[in-house]
Amino acid sequence: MRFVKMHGLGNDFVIFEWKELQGVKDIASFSKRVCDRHFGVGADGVILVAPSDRAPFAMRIFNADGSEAEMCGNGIRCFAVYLWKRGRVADREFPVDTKAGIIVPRVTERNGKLAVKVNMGKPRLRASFIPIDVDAEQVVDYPLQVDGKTFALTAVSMGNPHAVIFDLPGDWEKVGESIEKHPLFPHKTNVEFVKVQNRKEALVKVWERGVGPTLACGTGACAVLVAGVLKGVLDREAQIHLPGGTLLVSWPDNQSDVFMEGPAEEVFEGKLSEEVLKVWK
Ligand SMILES: N[C@@H](CCC[C@H](N)C(=O)O)C(=O)O
Repeated sequence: MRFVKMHGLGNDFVIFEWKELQGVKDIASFSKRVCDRHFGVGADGVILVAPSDRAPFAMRIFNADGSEAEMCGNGIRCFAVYLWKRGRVADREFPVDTKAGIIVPRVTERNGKLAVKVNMGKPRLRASFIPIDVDAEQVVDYPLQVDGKTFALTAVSMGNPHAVIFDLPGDWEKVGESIEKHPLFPHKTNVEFVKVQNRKEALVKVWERGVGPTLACGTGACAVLVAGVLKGVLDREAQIHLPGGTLLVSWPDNQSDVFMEGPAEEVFEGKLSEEVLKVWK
C-alpha cells in the first residue's frame, strides 16, 4: 500500500489513493495506527484521494484519533499539490468535493516554490450550523466557563467547527482540550487561541479536534480572521502566524467567500509493510 507524506506549515498528512484502501474494513483504526508517531508513519491526519460524481476528485480527511473531519485547509493545499505534480488535473484551479461542499484550490508559486490559494467558501456563523448549543443567531464573545475560568468565545464554522478565543492562557493546551470536549459542542470543536499583534497580523496557537496541538490549521486561520473581523480587531486581510509558519487570509465582505494562501510540500513516498496491513484486512 503506497502513500505520500506531505505537510502544510508542519500540519502533516499521509496521503493514500482510495483504491489502495479497498481491503481496509475499519478506516478509523487504520488512520489512528498510520498517524501514530511511534508505531505508524506519523502524522496529524490521513487524507484519501477519492472518486466523486460532482468533481474530478473528493478529499476525505481522518484525524489522528480516527474521527473523520468535514474539511482541512492545510490538507486541501497538500491535496492540490499532490494532484498537480502528478499531472492528474489539467488546470491549476479545480473543484474538490469535500464533506463541507465543493472547495476550489488554485496552485500558484511563491519564491520558486509551489503554493496554493484556496477559495474556502463562506463562513457559517449561525449557532445551529457550527454546531454549538447556544440560543443565538451568532456566537460572538460568549462567556464559556472552563476549569473555573471564563473565556470569551466566538464560534465559526469553515465546514468544520471552530471556537476562537482572543486570549492565550499559559495552560492553553489544557483549556483547549476541555473546550474541544465541552458539552456545548455536540460534534466537539477545534480551538484557536489568538494574540492580535496589529490589525493585519495575529499570533495563533491551535488545539485541533481529534489531534491535539498542531503546528498549523488552515480552517482555523480562516475562522480566526472571520472572528477578528466580527469583533472589529482585524482587517479583512491579515497574516495569521502559526507555530509552523504564516497563512495569508482574506474575507472581502460579509457575504463573500474566505480565501487562504500558503505552501504545501511533499516530504517522502513510502509503502506500508504487509505485517502492519494484516491487522486491517
Ligand atoms: N488541520 C486542519 C483541520 C483538520 C480537521 C480538524 N482536526 C477537525 O476535526 O475539524 C486544517 O488545516 O484545517
